[in-house]
Amino acid sequence: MASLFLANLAEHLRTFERLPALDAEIARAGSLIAQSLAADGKLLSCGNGGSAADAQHIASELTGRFIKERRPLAAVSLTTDSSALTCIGNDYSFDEVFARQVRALGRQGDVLLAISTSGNSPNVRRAAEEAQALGMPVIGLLGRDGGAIKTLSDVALVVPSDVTARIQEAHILIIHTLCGLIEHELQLA
Ligand SMILES: O=C(CO)[C@@H](O)[C@H](O)[C@H](O)[C@H](O)COP(=O)(O)O
Ligand SMILES: [Zn+2]
Repeated sequence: MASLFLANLAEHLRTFERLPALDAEIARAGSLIAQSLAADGKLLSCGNGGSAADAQHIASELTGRFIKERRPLAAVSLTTDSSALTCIGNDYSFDEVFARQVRALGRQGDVLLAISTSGNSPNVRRAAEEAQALGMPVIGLLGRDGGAIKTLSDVALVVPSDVTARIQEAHILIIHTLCGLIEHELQLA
């Protein structure tokens, strides 16, 4: 049997070879977040499963640190409060777990990072709808054809792959790039 690792690596490299096409949109997303943070806005992030981990990852890079020594930056992942998630999921619906937190915490000028490899998770889509209603720009970190969330995104970063794991691997590269762009743009050394 051929090595699973070598097969995954080949698929990963094929996906990553196509990422240069996203360069300009990644730069736009980085500027959008940096401008919001510079104006006392904040980043809200959300996603399911591996993308929940990614939503937490970017929030921690900003509140904690990425590369530079600088002031903490305002970022909240909507995936971490188990009491809020279970209350909203139980009393309303799982589709509302992020949207209701966006309504509670989001303000005009904040940015929502909506992460979904299919682009179609209903709870992430609902969060994007609420953000739009509040006048918050939406950055969609997506995969496949971008799904319904693509049409709700001010900047849609759609990784050209149909494989969830490969899309997630590209998402992490994009998240680290966004952190670098934000630190550079804010010049908070
Ligand atoms: O990490 C993985 C698969 O690699 C899973 O946990 C995956 O994130 C979950 O199935 C998610 O529910 C998929 O949601 P989405 O990316 O389509 O929005
Ligand atoms: Zn995963």
